[in-house]
Amino acid sequence: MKNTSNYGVLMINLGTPDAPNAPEVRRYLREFLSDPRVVDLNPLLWKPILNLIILTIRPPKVAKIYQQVWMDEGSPLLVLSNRLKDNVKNALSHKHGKDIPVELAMTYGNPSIESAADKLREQGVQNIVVIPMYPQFSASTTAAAYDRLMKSLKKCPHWPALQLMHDYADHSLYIKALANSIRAQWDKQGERRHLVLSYHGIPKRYVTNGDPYARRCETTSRLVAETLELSDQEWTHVYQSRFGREEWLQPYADATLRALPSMGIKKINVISPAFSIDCIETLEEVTLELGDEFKANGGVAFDYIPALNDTPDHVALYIDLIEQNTKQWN
Ligand SMILES: C=CC1=C(C)c2cc3[nH]c(cc4nc(cc5[nH]c(cc1n2)c(C)c5CCC(=O)O)C(CCC(=O)O)=C4C)c(C)c3C=C
Ligand SMILES: [Fe+2]
Ligand SMILES: [Fe+2]
Repeated sequence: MKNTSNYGVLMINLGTPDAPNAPEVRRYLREFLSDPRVVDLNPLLWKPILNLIILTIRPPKVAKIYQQVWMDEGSPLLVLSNRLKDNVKNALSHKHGKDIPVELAMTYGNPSIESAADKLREQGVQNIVVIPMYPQFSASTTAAAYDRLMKSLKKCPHWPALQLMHDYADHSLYIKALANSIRAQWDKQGERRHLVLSYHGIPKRYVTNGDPYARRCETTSRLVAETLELSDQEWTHVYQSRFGREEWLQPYADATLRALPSMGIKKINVISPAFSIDCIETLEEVTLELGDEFKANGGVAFDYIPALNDTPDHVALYIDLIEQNTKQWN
């Protein structure tokens, strides 16, 4: 197929270490946790804590966790993001009968936003639709990706036209895709179970200061529950991945899962809708850590429902997001 497309697609995810060892994890965490969108503390206070404590203690511990989930081709976040990108590119190009450039970038680490933007430029792309792979907008993720994109274009003499997608927390195809994967899990296990929707947390202060993330997560949970016709007693909304000492969004996933069995809820399914792609936070923290805590406190059945990853429903959603955001270039 020849490239006659008048636009290209840039999909952006968070980023992940290049290898599951302490030096690479340290390099990744240094870049990620130095971004003021992620940790907004005064640098005079934060930099010594980051350099002397966090980047000393955390990398060897976290590297071991990456080793547990690492795939033959690399980090799950990168491998599975690439598979989704390839499927989106194939489906989009097939639909339009021409090659449509689609590139994947990571806000932190590789492939960098700069290198992906260069690749699009090399393919003659003048118009770029940018799709951050975060269903629920947060300044700590989506805006951070856009900061990096703007920085990468600083030296660019001929700016492309940009269409910046905001989020898709309430998109009908997203809700349908989540509902379908929950139903598929229920069919597989032969029973419906209490559904825990567990989102990556952020400091509560960010939301108090105006970040819409919590509201967007609540919207997703409500729409999934409505689609599956769940009563209020049949689902629970929680936040995981707490980092540091200050208060993060509540209810916390770990405390909630410890308490559920004593409330008579001993069999659960957990889905993590804020993660478009499975990664260390879902494959280890949810599946292993939270699963163990639930069972240690009287839970008898715990099954994680995978992220949408490279499934056909997810591809259909991304195609729709791209189509909605490129109407002006068709
Ligand atoms: C320190 C503050 C953090 C904020 C705020 C935060 C927001 C946030 N993150 C994601 C998605 C992912 N986070 C991942 C890993 C991860 N996140 C933090 C910290 C914050 N995240 C850390 C320190 C780490 C690294 C692991 C660790 O040391 O515990 C990942 C997975 C990356 C991977 O390689 O697998 C994702 C994805 C969202 C959606 C979000 C806010 C909405
Ligand atoms: Fe995170
Ligand atoms: Fe974590």
